[in-house]
Amino acid sequence: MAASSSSSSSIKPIFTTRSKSSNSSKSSLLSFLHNTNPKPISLKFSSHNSNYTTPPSFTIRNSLQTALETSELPVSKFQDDLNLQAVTPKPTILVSEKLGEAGLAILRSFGNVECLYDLSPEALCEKISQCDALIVRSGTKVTRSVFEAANGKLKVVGRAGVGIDNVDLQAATEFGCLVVNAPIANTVAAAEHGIALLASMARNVSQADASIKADLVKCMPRTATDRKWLRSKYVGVSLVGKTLAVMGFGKVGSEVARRAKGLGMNVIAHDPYAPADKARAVGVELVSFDQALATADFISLHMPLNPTTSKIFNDETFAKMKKGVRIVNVARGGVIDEEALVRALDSGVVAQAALDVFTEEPPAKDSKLVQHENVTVTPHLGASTKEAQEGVAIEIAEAVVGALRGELSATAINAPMVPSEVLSELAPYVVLAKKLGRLAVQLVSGGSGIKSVKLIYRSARDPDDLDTRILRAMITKGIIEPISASFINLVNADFTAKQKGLRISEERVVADSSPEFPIDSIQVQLSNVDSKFAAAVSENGEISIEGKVKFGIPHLTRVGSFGVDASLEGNLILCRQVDQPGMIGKVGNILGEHNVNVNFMSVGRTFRRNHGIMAIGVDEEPNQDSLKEIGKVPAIEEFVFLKL
Ligand SMILES: NC(=O)C1=CN([C@@H]2O[C@H](COP(=O)(O)OP(=O)(O)OC[C@H]3O[C@@H](n4cnc5c(N)ncnc54)[C@H](O)[C@@H]3O)[C@@H](O)[C@H]2O)C=CC1
Ligand SMILES: O=C(O)C(=O)COP(=O)(O)O
Repeated sequence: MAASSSSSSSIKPIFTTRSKSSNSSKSSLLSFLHNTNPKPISLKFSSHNSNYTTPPSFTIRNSLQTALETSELPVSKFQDDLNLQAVTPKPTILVSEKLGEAGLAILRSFGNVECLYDLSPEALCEKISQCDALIVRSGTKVTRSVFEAANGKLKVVGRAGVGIDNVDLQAATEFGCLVVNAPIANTVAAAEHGIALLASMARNVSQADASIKADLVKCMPRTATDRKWLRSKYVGVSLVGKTLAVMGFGKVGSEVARRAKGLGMNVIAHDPYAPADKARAVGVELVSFDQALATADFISLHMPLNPTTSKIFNDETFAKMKKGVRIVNVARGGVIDEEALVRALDSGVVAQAALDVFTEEPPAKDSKLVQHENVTVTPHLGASTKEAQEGVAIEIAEAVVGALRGELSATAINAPMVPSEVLSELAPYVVLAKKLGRLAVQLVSGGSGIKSVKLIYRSARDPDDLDTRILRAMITKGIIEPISASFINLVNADFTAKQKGLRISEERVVADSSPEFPIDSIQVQLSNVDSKFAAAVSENGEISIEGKVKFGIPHLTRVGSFGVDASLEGNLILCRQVDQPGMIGKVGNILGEHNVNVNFMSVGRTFRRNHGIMAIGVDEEPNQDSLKEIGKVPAIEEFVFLKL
């Protein structure tokens, strides 16, 4: 057995989507859960040390409880355990901007839908504390104040479109609120609008149209021969044979590229993250940023707005462009320094611009950019086709309903996207992970602050084939929730751990077991803490416990240096005793006398007649008297009662 490892020294960012995500996995994700009208019940936990109640928003379905008590843990039954969201019988969904009817119908079949357009920021904050979900387009700013005002009620924000720059993702994550978007359905609409702007800009369509109409009004009483018919003023430029630089070769950018090739343009693209073979397949050469600027006759912008791309087109970068370049922007206004663009237009460096998006929408009435005669503008119409709006509405409605059911969304922005097949396979390990976390924290003696947690996964799988993000989140949940009021879910697990100064590292150890099972064992180690059960401390001085899944049931298989085999169900008593005959009977009798049913016992020992530990599974919580009596048995050196 080789002990190789790939280790991440600290918490990894969770803002990732997996390339394995696919529509098929999405549709199966959406289809596998149909727990209609689940009746929520509250779970209460208490330990001998402290009483803790789950935060008010945490509810769990009856069906899950049953599932957790059975050996079979189908994915649909353990969704709540992932705790993406609490489920309420009939969630309230606020739609703050116009959404297609087909999407509204899906939402109405699931919850109470309120369509309140044009809410002021204050009115939105006032309303939001009554809403489980909020659906927006680009016009609603979902700020930190909105999440604060939600007071924990808001579970999901659905962005009916692609760009999520109007949602404060950091705040959403901190508040454990899932953000999902609809990244597919408006791609073609945006690409078509880009092409429409490209062609109309090159041929001065909007300027010529406006001049004729203005003249018609002005010249009403005059003769036809007096009227302006500015054929020479609006001579345009041809597209064929010209070089178009597509900046951002994602979904929209690649569709624009395809269409521009059809118009006979020479298309190049700049995108630091686009795979070269994807570009090659469309017949597009990927070039550097500067090369794109220096070569292009036309530049079309299709990157997201983020701190890296904000005002990426500025005085300095305009200066690198070919004189007389023409720019189209259907991405986001903020990627351009608009004042610099006015200067570039005035100096003739930029001959024309066609803009669908602006830093401020709608732009100020006195905007020099909008008033510029060489600028064509549209009011953020990229996604506004009937087809796209219906598609986006359905896409976002399905994502939001799925999230409210507790599913892992295929379009989650601030949570790991885990394909359904991976989820299904990891189901029992998710339960194991949470129980190990919960168990480990109960072994810490009061006052020791946990700072460092190490998770060791033994697996015969290649590290790339093992997605441990859910497991890490669930162990974190198990550790943090019992000792704080925090509600932990997949969205905020890493963030909350960081906030609490908890350093979580992961290690994978190659096991020589069968790769048929994703994981052989999970070990949780807490370092630099004192334990209330000294036997749980390994030779290395850490609290260390290990668990495995056996026949679908999570088992505790090691405590400190002692091997045990206890199924992690109900409650557990761990005793360290001098290894001698009769111990099982003595403890069993005490529990029996107090009407506590023992469902299993497992004994582990260092070596014969030395020290041993007993793991005793009990259905009921023993009262203080019975625990005291156990403590008085002379051979028992220490014991601890643990709630799983
Ligand atoms: N005007 C409108 O109504 C619409 C606007 N959009 C906007 O269009 C943009 C693109 O949307 P999609 O293609 O769907 O997104 P996408 O995520 O599929 O593509 C964006 C591409 O930009 C690339 N990128 C990131 N940083 C870059 C950088 N610094 N330089 C160059 N490329 C960079 C990414 O690698 C990615 O390939 C977004 O800003 C979106 O909000 C999308 C739909 C409608
Ligand atoms: O999807 C996007 O990124 C868009 O910009 C579309 O915005 P809208 O939904 O039309 O306000």
